[in-house]
Amino acid sequence: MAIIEVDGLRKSYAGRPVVDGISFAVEAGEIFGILGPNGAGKTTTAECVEGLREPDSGTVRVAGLDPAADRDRLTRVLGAQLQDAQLQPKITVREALELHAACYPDPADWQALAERLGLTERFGTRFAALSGGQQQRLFIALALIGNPQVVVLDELTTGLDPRARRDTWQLIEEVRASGVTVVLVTHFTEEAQRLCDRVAVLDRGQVVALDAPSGLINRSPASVVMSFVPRGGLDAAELAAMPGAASATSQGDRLVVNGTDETVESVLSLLARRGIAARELRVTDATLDEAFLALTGSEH
Ligand SMILES: Nc1ncnc2c1ncn2[C@@H]1O[C@H](COP(=O)(O)OP(=O)(O)OP(=O)(O)O)[C@@H](O)[C@H]1O
Repeated sequence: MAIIEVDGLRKSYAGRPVVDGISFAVEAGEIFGILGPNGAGKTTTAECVEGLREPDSGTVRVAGLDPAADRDRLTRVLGAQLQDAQLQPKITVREALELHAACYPDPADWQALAERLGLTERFGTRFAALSGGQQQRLFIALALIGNPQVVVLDELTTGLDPRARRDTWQLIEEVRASGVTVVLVTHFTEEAQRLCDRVAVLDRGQVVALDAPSGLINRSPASVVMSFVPRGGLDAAELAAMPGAASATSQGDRLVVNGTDETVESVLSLLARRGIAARELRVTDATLDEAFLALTGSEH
């Protein structure tokens, strides 16, 4: 059952369309990713779902509610952590939790929530003195404090070190395991691949692909990555011209070609025909990163 339905969403700023006819549906209980390069329209889309922006056209429904018209009822269904969110620097963790809990008619038990998110030892700590990872945990707690069915997390792990990012990923999985649907707005392909059941890839205000991460990788023009150090004359341009090759680069002595199984076979027979030995040969499945670059044609 879809808990969020977005249909033909459009939004322009000063006549410039930044969300240009987006449609998708989020199933209850899934972790749904909105992935795209900077400026793709991810946050604007999320803000229309959160009722913070009114669409120019198209419809948005969250648990049957129109977010723009029904903000009061929406806050009981949807919790949000906003991109670049900030709190008063001097507010303590306890004060922030108590204050936000008081805003809801039927809030979660904030002490239990804090316990679950590992914040109990930080009750007396002021917001400004928390580490980046602790601040993000507090924002997750605040997004969950109204007992929502859906939580929208926008660029939650930007700026976190690798360990704090992994801890946050685990928390997101726990949130989903507790029955909350998660919408994750991100430009990190690794995050989307690791966490999301399905991902809508946005580029220039449009959904360019929507599938499970493995589906996006499999149907991308670059599902396999082959790399090796050739002993002899061979360059990236030749590899880029191989059947099925999506791209090829040289990285120092190493040649890297993204393509398909057919590309790998063709490169191996080329090496054999020319009698070129290949050292440190590696063939791996592409990651969502390669699929993302192929889908959006953009670096990020
Ligand atoms: N209030 C606004 N007024 C004018 N332009 C805006 C406004 N908000 C966003 N934009 C522009 O709209 C485009 C899409 O922005 P949006 O924040 O939705 O994209 P995004 O995919 O979330 O990007 P990022 O990853 O950089 O946050 C950008 O070019 C941005 O500069």
